[in-house]
Amino acid sequence: MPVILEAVQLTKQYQEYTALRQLSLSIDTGEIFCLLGQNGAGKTTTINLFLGFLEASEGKALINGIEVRPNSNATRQHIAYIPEVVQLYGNLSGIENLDFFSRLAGFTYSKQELAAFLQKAGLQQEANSKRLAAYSKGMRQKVAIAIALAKNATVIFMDEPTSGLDPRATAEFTAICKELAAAGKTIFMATHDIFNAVNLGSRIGIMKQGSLVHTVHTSGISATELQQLYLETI
Ligand SMILES: Nc1ncnc2c1ncn2[C@@H]1O[C@H](COP(=O)(O)OP(=O)(O)OP(=O)(O)O)[C@@H](O)[C@H]1O
Repeated sequence: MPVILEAVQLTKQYQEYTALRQLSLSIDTGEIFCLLGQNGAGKTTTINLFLGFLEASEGKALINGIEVRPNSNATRQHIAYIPEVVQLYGNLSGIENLDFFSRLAGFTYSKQELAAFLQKAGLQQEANSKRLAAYSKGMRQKVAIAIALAKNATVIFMDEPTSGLDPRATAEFTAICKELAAAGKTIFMATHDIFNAVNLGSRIGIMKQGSLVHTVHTSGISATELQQLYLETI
């Protein structure tokens, strides 16, 4: 599979403090890459550099071969971002939010098409027309996934997507991510959930104090072994 995400000696410095140090990493299309590490290890910084929210101090981030900065507008067309707390309009329904954010990204869909995106993202149909303010975290995430689908994003970045989800919502989320990857989407997520990372990810990176210390394929490792490696690393 072709490389879709690449970091080349990517570094983020805040005065004397190095939040991300010389990250070099390639991620193939269709991978689910999970980044683990303690609070402050540099996971969100990495995501923000790919999103173009931050400017690298050294090195570069590339999406589909295009350097993120100074081409953030071009690279943003390929990506979607699901933050830990999905910010949508509470007074609008799920389908209205989807319609609004799709149009903002330049896509206009019929009501049936919008409903199909929500269904693909796993939202129960009866929830489509309820106000967002009444949605659970898992339901909001599904709307965000539907927005990513409607934008036809090829890469979806997620920050701690399973924190605060109950086991059923986590299992639903995992199943949807696997379906997305099988359909050729690439997922890059920061997480503290070791078990889910093994269950969901194709590869896992472990960060410590701004450095990527390990990358492992999940096919060769159990959750217990990964936990052991994580505890030895951090
Ligand atoms: N604007 C800033 N100025 C100075 N330091 C910053 C700034 N933004 C982030 N940092 C520092 O960079 C480091 C990396 O932060 P980052 O948010 O990437 O960590 P993280 O691995 O995502 O942590 P968490 O698991 O808590 O989300 C932290 O020590 C943080 O305090």
